[in-house]
Amino acid sequence: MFKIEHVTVRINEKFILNDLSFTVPKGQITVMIGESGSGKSTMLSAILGMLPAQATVEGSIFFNGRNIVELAKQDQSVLRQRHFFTIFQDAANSFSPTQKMKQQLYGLTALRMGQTKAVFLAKMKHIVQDLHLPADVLERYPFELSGGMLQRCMLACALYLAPAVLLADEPTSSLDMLHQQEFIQQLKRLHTRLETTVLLITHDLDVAASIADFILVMKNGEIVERGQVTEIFEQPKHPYTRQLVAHHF
Ligand SMILES: Nc1ncnc2c1ncn2[C@@H]1O[C@H](COP(=O)(O)OP(=O)(O)OP(=O)(O)O)[C@@H](O)[C@H]1O
Repeated sequence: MFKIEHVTVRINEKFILNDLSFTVPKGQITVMIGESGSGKSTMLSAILGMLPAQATVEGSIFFNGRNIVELAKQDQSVLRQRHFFTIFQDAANSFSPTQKMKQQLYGLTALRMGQTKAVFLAKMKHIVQDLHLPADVLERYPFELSGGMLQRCMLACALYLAPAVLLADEPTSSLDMLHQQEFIQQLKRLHTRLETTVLLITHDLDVAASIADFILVMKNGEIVERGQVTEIFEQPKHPYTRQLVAHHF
């Protein structure tokens, strides 16, 4: 589904990603782990076309056989809107404080699909119920919801859109342990139900261990190790992975 080939990103002549190649297989959950500053978010930004203007990108990012990097900006954004959905670290920043959730979730989902508000409300009511969100969530403003509820609102959008690809950048790091586990369970359910391909970034090894099919270990802009969960946690090969895993247990 996703094939990253020899991607190098430089910002102000500094190497941020150095010759990265990996595959995100269709329908699987691939998790990228690594310390802060290792380049995980930069990789996601490269996929999303959200790198800062001064960044230079080399290499290819194939999605369903098309190299996104070579497409015109307009075609890139159409492709991303149609097939990708992204959940960022702090959902509070993803929503406007001045609009009710129903307007915002409508804008993120049904409006993109050219659907009416009536269609949106009928479908979204079931989804918010399924995610155990408050019955009146659509009538509330973001400040009336907890961080965990706001992240579940992002999951509600993903359930509505059923994207081919779900990208998530530290989606649990602003949540307490209880809400973290709840979010991961909901994400797993979404993945099983929609068979969505997931690329998730986290520095939390518990999160990685509980959800990943495949793990990529990043350090200093490079992938130093990759493997199944059991390989990474039970037989880490690279000294950095060994260090990460040792600190985890
Ligand atoms: N706009 C920018 N200008 C200059 N340097 C940047 C910019 N964005 C990121 N970097 C640098 O790129 C490197 C990788 O950052 P990135 O945010 O991708 O790492 P990360 O692994 O996602 O870390 P974190 O978990 O803290 O978000 C860091 O050294 C960071 O300082």
